[in-house]
Amino acid sequence: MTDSVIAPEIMDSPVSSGTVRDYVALLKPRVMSLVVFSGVAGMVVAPGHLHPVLALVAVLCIAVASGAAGAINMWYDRDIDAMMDRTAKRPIPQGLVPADEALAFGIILTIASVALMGLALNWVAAGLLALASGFYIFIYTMWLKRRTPQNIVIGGAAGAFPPMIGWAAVTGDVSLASIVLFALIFFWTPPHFWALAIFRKLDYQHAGVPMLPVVAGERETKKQMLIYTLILLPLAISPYFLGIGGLTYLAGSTILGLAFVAYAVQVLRSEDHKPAKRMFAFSILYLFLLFAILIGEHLAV
Ligand code: HEM
Ligand SMILES: CC(C)=CCC/C(C)=C/CC/C(C)=C/COP(=O)(O)OP(=O)(O)O
Repeated sequence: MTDSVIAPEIMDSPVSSGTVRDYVALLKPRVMSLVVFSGVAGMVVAPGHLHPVLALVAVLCIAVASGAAGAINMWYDRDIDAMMDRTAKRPIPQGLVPADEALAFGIILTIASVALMGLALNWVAAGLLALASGFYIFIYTMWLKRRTPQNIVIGGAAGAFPPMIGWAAVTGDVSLASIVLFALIFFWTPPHFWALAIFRKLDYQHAGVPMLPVVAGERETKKQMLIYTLILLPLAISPYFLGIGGLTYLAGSTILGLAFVAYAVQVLRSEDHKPAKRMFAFSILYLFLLFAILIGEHLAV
């Protein structure tokens, strides 16, 4: 899609109300699914027990807050989303949802989910949920994304909160184990995102977003990705030593971690973008499987 197709007056004026499908798209549902899964992992491994209805409410709050932050991100980024092939078909650049409606939708859902978490669960979990939203919206989207190639390293903390939020929903506190789960996603995010940024480099270049492959080049990005996967390897194994993962987790996290490092080596060695595409897909599978093993072990006991 070219820039000329998107009429600026459509992007900003409330000419139409979108369909349910358009509003669902504003919530970035596929990203939300893994955010929710990691939140569930935090809830399942935390010591203690929640009434199933309260557990469901906590999951709902994480899902809605994550989606709402996505909607506000799409409101703020509507100009650059319109310029990139990957994001040009989103509801705001397409004129399907007026920008101010998307903003209102995001704000209302954010307030509702944080308030519900506080009232139904506890205010530590609600505070962390608000912090995650604030990090994604203000620190990542509004401050860092367009200014520095370290945007996703620092801003990536937003996406690392969900297991900590899930843990806090159960226990009402923050502990070493929940900090380790936070750190795990924090160090996973750069290889996850830079793999995509390598094969979407032209998009970012076109939109003027200073992602690492655009600013420092692909070679430097690939080196950094390898460094992060090497840090992630022992970090992902450490839940075993903290007693929240069992022997299956020890074996699984080691194999998955070595595979992630092998993907990073392949990406570093290659000149074309295919290995980066494969690594991006694997990054999602990696995190999903890691948390699936943790959850599985706890439910099996
Ligand atoms: C600052 C941190 C992060 C950045 C910059 C980032 C960036 C991205 C981007 C640009 C995409 C492509 C989305 C699309 O094509 O619509 C993506 C996909 C995805 N991300 Fe992330 N991500 C981050 C953190 C996370 C976190 C924390 C999770 C979950 C725990 C996550 C889960 C996913 C999933 C599941 C997809 C695949 C969506 C699909 O199938 O289209 N991401 N990410
Ligand atoms: C409240 C809560 C639990 C928050 C979770 C926050 C969250 C969903 C973090 C993930 C960050 C993410 C998907 C960034 C996408 O980058 P981008 O926005 O630059 O991607 P885009 O180009 O696809 O819009």
